[in-house]
Amino acid sequence: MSHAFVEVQQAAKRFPGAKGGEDLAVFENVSFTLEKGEFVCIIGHSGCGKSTIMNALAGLDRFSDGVMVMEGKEIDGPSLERGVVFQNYSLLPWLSALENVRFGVRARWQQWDGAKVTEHSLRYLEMVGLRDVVERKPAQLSGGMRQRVSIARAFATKPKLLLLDEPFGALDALTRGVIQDELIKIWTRDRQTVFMITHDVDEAILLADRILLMTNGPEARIAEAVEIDLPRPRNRAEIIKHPHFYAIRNYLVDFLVNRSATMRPGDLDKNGLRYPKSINPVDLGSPEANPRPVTDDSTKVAATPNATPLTVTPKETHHG
Ligand SMILES: Nc1ncnc2c1ncn2[C@@H]1O[C@H](COP(=O)(O)OP(=O)(O)OP(=O)(O)O)[C@@H](O)[C@H]1O
Repeated sequence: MSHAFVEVQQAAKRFPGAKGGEDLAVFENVSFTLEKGEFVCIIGHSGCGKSTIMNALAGLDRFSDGVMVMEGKEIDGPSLERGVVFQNYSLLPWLSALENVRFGVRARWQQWDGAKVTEHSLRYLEMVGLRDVVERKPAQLSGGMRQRVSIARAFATKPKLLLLDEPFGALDALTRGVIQDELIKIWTRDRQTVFMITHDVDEAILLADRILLMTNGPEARIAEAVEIDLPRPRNRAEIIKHPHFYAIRNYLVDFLVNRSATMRPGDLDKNGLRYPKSINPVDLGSPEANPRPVTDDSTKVAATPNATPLTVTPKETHHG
């Protein structure tokens, strides 16, 4: 074992086949590491097993094979050291925004008195721009506001590892942009280790230090780890002007559109690949480094400064 903050080694997940049929091998031989303080995104087509990996890291599910370690200790159940934000907010509907955050904070620091819990919770609600609506219940908040409460709650409890499962998937582009900015702000301040699933390539480039690329299932793998060398702090308007931006973006789109479906487990095993190859697309030269927008029917890429973010259209691409 290395001394990475989190290490997943040769993980596999199989589900029993329907009506006694063959088992479904969702992924095999998945290995990766997360360094302390790193922001890592994982992208891949629908069904390759991203949420399954995240649920295992959260301690809510187990791999069929493989080892999962955080700070040298095996992950074998949920823990306050690992916080999760799901796409569907998962707030307690009978509690106000403030009470929802307080609930997490109180569980984390049981020795704190009520005033300290409230003060700490309000600070995080303020960071996500919700100071004026803290008494509202989830039903009285918009989808974007509810997701901000979830993010405030997750960050306020300062877990060592924050797991974000498509946290902005249900939000409109404008709200998504605002909350991404808030997420960057909090992460820049607290520097927690973050592992995030997204279908949005632009979002991954904006947020991540590294992006893990998964091939399509079944028997999906993490094929590569792409280093995002854009300087921080980042903001959406500025990063697209960076000379590396389109090289990285085109490289990711090319993977999702072409290579994710054609890379087979054998190709990766043949190269003796245990951990994903680390790639800096800028070092690769053409064609990926050519700063031309990539266009493809299935991804609706429109790489202009005013373009809506590129979202990978979820598609089941199974090999029979
Ligand atoms: N409890 C289960 N029983 C059987 N199959 C399951 C179960 N949970 C997940 N699967 C299957 O495992 C595969 C991976 O699911 P998972 O949700 O991890 O994929 P994903 O990459 O997160 O997809 P998406 O991007 O659409 O959220 C899918 O084919 C799914 O149908």
